[in-house]
Amino acid sequence: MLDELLAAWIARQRWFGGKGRPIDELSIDSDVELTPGLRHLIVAIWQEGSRDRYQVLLGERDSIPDRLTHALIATVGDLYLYDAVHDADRMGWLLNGMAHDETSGGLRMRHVPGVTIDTSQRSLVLGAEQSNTSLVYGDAYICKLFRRLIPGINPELEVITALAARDAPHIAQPYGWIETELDGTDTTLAIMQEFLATANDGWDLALASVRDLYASLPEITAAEAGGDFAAESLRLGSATARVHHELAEAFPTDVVEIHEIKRMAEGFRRRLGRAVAEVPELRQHVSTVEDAYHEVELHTSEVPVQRVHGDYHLGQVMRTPTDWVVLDFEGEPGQPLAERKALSSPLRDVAGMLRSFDYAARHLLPDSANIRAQAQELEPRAQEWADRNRASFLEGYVEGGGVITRGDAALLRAFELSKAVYEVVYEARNRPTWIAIPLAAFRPRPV
Ligand SMILES: Nc1ncnc2c1ncn2[C@@H]1O[C@H](COP(=O)(O)OP(=O)(O)O)[C@@H](O)[C@H]1O
Ligand SMILES: O=P(O)(O)O[C@H]1O[C@H](CO)[C@@H](O[C@H]2O[C@H](CO)[C@@H](O)[C@H](O)[C@H]2O)[C@H](O)[C@H]1O
Repeated sequence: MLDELLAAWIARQRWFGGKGRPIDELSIDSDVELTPGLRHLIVAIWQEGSRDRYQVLLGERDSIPDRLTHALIATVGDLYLYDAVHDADRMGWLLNGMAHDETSGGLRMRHVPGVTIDTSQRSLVLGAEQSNTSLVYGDAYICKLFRRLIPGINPELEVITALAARDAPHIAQPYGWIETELDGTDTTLAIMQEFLATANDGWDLALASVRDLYASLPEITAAEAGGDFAAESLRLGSATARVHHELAEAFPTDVVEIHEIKRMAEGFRRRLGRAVAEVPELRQHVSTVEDAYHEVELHTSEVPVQRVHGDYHLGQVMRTPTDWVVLDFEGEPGQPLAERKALSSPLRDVAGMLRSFDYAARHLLPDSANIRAQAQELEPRAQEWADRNRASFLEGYVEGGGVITRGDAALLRAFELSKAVYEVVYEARNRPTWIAIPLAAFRPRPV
């Protein structure tokens, strides 16, 4: 009975990765009481023969206060069962657990050695559209609870701990984490970091700039518009290069030899094949993408590889009063852990951010009925904004010590198109009205 109610509830959650496919079966693999009124569940969801596991923090109360009715999952007998992430009283227990390195019901709550955790901070769920759930404690900490569980230490924890140990700039300090054993492997359930209370999300800042350009007179260029973003893009490029440098110092690096480059192209193709099978709109662009992948095979020098961010976009960077900070080093949600930790060319992140400038420039075109009427008129402005900020970002990247050679053009383009292929699938599953944005990446480019 609880299984069915949970399945119906999970299917509606933003963080549920299996949207668009029916849930065939849900089973509760683990259900432990952490403290009275708070249970930790690991549920397995079967869809089309494959299984994904998710964690749920289940609150139990005899009566439900108004502030929690929106989080109600089910009533079973006299008990109200609800999504406990919305309950600051219950979530305070987790903070306390991390502060005191407690273990309960197989969950190990830990803090980074040397930091002191202020347990008086009350939590709120961050409203952002996310693949996970983040709790903000006061304005001190942000604790990301991973929803879909993959056995192993989360790459984000690994990366920020290693970079913080090097005093690397451009990251948010780690404070703590929660882990358990899944399939006999230590598995990260949550990561707590410094909350950047005075910072702004890169995506929001970029959109403000695009809106400003849209609203300005037609004769005003992107460079002249009041909200020009190019100086920020330049700075972001430099910060990105520095983060890549720190990652290369903190983790092993390697090179892909020329004779192995074909395998990189094959990796791109496998992803394309899977995407076309899922999203038919991609079929008409296959030859454009294939051509770009073929160019990669003609690469004439070895390709340096290292740990990278892996899912780099404007929503993963925040502007503090003094500089850019990079968040969320966990790779693309939904990919196998080995792939998310695999060494890759830093150009992959560069390409991710270039795509994001395209997204920011275009997303207002199809999204608002009001603006859609003017879409044709605004399209050149969108292009101008994207071109200007993409160029600034690349300039900043090179100024900051990042390496992009002339011979890298084909690889960079292939990474961009591969990201666009991923995005088409992502949008088809999560935000179908946005699918035109990544599809625009396959249009012929001016020569
Ligand atoms: N350390 C932080 N300080 C302030 N806000 C943050 C911090 N980390 C994340 N955020 C906010 O949460 C949003 C989503 O965070 P992110 O780590 O990218 O989660 P997800 O992987 O679920 O997308 C970010 O876009 C940002 O607005
Ligand atoms: O931030 P997440 O780790 O959840 O990343 C996923 O969701 C992102 C959207 O929130 C998605 O990013 C795409 O949309 C962004 C605008 O919302 C845009 O800036 C990015 O360039 C675009 O890729 C990301 O791909 C996905 O993995």
